[in-house]
Amino acid sequence: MSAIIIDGKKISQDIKDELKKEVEELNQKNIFPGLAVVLVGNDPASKVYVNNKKKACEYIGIKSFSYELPEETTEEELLNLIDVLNKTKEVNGILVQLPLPKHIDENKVLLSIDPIKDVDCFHPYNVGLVSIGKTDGFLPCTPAGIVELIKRTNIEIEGKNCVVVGRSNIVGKPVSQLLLGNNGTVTTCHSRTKNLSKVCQEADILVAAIGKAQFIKEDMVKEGSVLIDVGVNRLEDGKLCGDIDFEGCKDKASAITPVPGGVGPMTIAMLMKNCVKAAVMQN
Ligand SMILES: Nc1nc(=O)c2c([nH]1)NC[C@@H]1CN(c3ccc(C(=O)N[C@@H](CCC(=O)O)C(=O)O)cc3)C=[N+]21
Repeated sequence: MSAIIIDGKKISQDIKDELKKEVEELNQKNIFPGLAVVLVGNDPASKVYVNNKKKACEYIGIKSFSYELPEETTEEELLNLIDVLNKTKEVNGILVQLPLPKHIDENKVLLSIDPIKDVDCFHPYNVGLVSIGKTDGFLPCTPAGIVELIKRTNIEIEGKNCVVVGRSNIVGKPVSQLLLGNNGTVTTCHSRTKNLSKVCQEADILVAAIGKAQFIKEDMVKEGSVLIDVGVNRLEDGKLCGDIDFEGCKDKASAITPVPGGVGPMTIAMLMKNCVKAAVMQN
């Protein structure tokens, strides 16, 4: 059996087209969504992502305001900029690209973003809303993108054994919450999990967010399972590769996301969705 390759590029394009229409309608009502993207330092990967976000904004008709600050920017300077953006009416969403340079306290920065402009859904207030099951506000972008990929492929989450490998605040924890909210039976694994292979073998839906290239091998996955790959690992030859051994697993799974072209583009589409939502909420 060969798995369905879940086409994140196509599905994210569908979402962007839906949003483009919605923005045209909002424009008629004099609502013009705007996103501020703040990048500190020179991380080349971050620059690629930030550029992809700007392109998506342009396509949908969201105005993007870009702030590229030098590596030496102080925490105070960054907090001052966020304070200004919090008060700027044309800015509906604020995104501070992570990771930040080591001398800046990431938590302090994320707490300073007005929750109503927190399109990443990283502020504890919004994280809390998601965890109590309120899903009509901002949703965390990568986790929401994963759920959307599963739903638009007509795969049921309810009652399924969902295993998430990784417990980061950006992916592992919030995707566990969203799967639980969709009535999945969720196990969140991490580096201290015992018998990880065995736990993964029980998964009907496996989400790999580990950060290690091709960590999940064929012998770790169940026949007919759904495999979602959140990994973005840059190999020495410059190629992008996921946390799942795609070639090894694709004939055992019933559906699998590729890297690139899977979860990554969905993250951006869901960010755009949050921006449009932000503009609606603020008007
Ligand atoms: N505040 C903040 N919000 C984020 O959402 C955020 C962040 N910081 N820091 C870094 C991670 C990573 N991330 C990705 C977004 C798009 C792709 C993406 O478009 N990937 C393409 C390939 C892009 C390429 O070729 O490099 C794909 O998988 O097809 C990947 C990764 C967002 N992040």
